Amino acid sequence: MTGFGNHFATEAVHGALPQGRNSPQHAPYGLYAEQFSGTAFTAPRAENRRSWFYRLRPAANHPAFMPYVRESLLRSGPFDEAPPTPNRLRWDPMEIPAGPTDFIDGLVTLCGNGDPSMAVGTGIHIFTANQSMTRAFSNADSEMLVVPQQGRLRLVTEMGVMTVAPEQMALIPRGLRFRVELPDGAARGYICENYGALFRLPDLGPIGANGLANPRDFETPQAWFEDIDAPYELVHKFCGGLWTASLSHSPFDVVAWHGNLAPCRYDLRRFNTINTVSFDHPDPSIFTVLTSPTETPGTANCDFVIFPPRWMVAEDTFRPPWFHRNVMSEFMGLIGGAYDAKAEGFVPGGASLHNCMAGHGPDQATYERAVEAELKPHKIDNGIAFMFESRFPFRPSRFAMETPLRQQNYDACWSGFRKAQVPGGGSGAI
Ligand SMILES: O=C(O)Cc1cc(O)ccc1O
Ligand SMILES: [Fe+2]
Repeated sequence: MTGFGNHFATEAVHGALPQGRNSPQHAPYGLYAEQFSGTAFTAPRAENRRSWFYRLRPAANHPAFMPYVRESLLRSGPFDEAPPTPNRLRWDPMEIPAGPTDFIDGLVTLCGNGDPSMAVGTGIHIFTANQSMTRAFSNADSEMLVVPQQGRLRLVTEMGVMTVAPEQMALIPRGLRFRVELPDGAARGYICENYGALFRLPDLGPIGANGLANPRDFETPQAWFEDIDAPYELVHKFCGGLWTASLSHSPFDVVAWHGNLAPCRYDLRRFNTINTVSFDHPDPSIFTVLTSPTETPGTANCDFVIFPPRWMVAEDTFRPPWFHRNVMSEFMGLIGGAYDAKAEGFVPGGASLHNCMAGHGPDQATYERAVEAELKPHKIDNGIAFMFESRFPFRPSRFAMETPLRQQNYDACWSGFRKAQVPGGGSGAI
């Protein structure tokens, strides 16, 4: 079913979806009606998101959660285990683990900001996995933006099943139970846990009614369920902690649902990239796929920005990303190919972090190439990079600082620039 945030209605069994009301005295087939909300009941109508499930048993039907006791590199806000650093950081890709690892146990936090219990900020993670989950996960702390980089993910959720491949993304609502299967045997990718306001399509302003990510290209699965009466583990994340409970049955027992809060998938290759046809390099906000706003207009909790294939035609312009110091903080990943600001060192599956006011931009090799380049139309047709950009500085995890994957010589890519020569030298005296 297509359309971002649309009101959908879907049933896996004919007649399972009540008509005309949400909670009739007797739901069809004795199904249990259950509301699942993504915004406060009283959120303005234009922002209000909720769905109604019709399921074999209520989600409430589970014993108490117990602490999930397992070594884990998953971290949550307030991200205070390592000092925040003004330094520019870059990481090589994480290998797929040698031992059996599913999506839950393969989550590793690189950085984050804010605090899930305050509904502010994000958690930025890498996942690597080589085993399909045979249990379920739910996350009360955030919705999850999943960006696979290697290997497809088959996401089995309470609301239906969708397969997400590299160069696509998925958005899983806060609290939705899901399991991740690996059709290709292994997978790696990036996750943005969004503790803040729900991701939405950005306003288009003078661009007009069309462009960037078009709403109709977001796809939501139809209702699907399994009827399994056997013990089923549910791992639940709440205020940064992991908990576990054993259900007597599969939680994927929603036979029908309707509403406007649902998982979706988007193919990043559908992005209608808009850019200059005259001169200068526009701000990267022109590439925003989704934004999680804050109360301050235009100042996001998190923007999801991509750098897709596109034509470069700007005249008399330094075409790669310029040198800059940004008040917002920038975490970047690379899904494939190469990124136009970095000649080397930023590789698929790797990551970089340029926090608030960190000087960054093209590395020296990119700079030299760009000032020499003949400015004929040129297609950047080399994979997709992306950025999670936030108004809140990203605080690294201890793992992120201590892992040998962190490149110790990253600063050197900006160290060798020749000094500009101005006429008369510059005595300093006025
Ligand atoms: O730093 C980066 O590579 C991301 C980025 C890209 C761009 O085209 C302009 C600004 C910016 O921060
Ligand atoms: Fe930047």
